[in-house]
Amino acid sequence: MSDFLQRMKSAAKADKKTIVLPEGEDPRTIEAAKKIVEEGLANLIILGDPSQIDVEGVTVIDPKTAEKHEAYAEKFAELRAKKGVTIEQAREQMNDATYFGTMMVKMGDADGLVSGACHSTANTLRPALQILKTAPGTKLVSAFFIMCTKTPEYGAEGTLMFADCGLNIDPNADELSEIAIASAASWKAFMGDVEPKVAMLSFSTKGSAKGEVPEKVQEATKLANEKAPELALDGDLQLDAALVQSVADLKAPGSEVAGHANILVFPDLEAGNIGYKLVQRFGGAEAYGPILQGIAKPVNDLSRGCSADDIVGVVAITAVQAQMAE
Ligand SMILES: CC(C)(COP(=O)(O)OP(=O)(O)OC[C@H]1O[C@@H](n2cnc3c(N)ncnc32)[C@H](O)[C@@H]1OP(=O)(O)O)[C@@H](O)C(=O)NCCC(=O)NCCS
Ligand SMILES: CC(=O)OP(=O)(O)O
Repeated sequence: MSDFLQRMKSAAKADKKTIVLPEGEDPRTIEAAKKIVEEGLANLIILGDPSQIDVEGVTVIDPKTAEKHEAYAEKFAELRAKKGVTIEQAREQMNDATYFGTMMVKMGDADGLVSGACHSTANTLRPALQILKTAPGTKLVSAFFIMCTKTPEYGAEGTLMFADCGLNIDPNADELSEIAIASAASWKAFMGDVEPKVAMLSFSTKGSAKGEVPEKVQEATKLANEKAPELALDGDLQLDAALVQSVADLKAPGSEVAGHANILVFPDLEAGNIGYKLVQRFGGAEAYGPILQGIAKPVNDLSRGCSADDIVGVVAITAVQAQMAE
């Protein structure tokens, strides 16, 4: 287990939060729940059919018959009234475990939610975006992975943040700059003393190749540098220039980020999602996420390819986010 995950688990244990897992029908979720209870990482609420869920030490709720079904439906209808949602539609929506679980977080009946082992990212995150909305002062929610790699020469002893690998499909330059700045703030929150160094990735280093993507990344770099001049952030950089000093010396001499990056900002979701899966599958990295940043309360996604241990990790991270939100 990586040092990062050990740290998250110790922090989660020290002040236990209540996390809702809406996917009670998923065997990996049940396996993860047993480990979480055993390790004392969180108080768990599992949504699903109580006759089918056998985990000691957790609360099981069936959204369809839940005591709070009507109260949540009323609140949801109120929140979405401007979108034309009726009380009948809201009641139907509360039969969906992801919507019900997100309402639990909204109403303070849970501190955070983790889902996505058997639901797509869109279906996992849409309720959070609709119900919880962005955190104060934030205009864009985005998603990162914490990658605990087997290459200690990169990032913080092998730990890096990759963004956006989950949510924003084709961010424009301004959105990309927001993703970069939010990622640096998340890095500081999770990694403490290690200074964030943000690489704005492309297939070009400092204009070495032409095209819409490098131009977008260059513009995003300029905007991010204007918005957060104190931040070590550089682009456009190719992956090798971002990570490897000898390549950085050749391609981006004088850059304070090149050769030392610990946050990789991808130009779009295609690159980000493929990139994190390459590092996870070929490199054997632990991949925790997609973790949301900029959302009002902690809700995090999983890949449908996740393991039970990945779910345990994301629950520990979510619990730590809930502590930070206090
Ligand atoms: C998540 C996603 C479904 C949201 O888009 P959508 O379903 O089309 O929903 P909408 O665009 O109608 O957005 C729903 C709400 O979320 C808000 N929203 C959407 N994206 C947002 C973002 N990045 N930040 C903040 N708010 C956002 C919208 O403003 C809207 O709010 P409203 O309903 O109160 O007006 C979409 O961004 C998506 O599909 N992303 C890719 C996910 C994916 O497939 N990832 C690959 C695997 S990880
Ligand atoms: C994060 C991600 O890629 O999710 P999924 O594998 O479920 O599409």
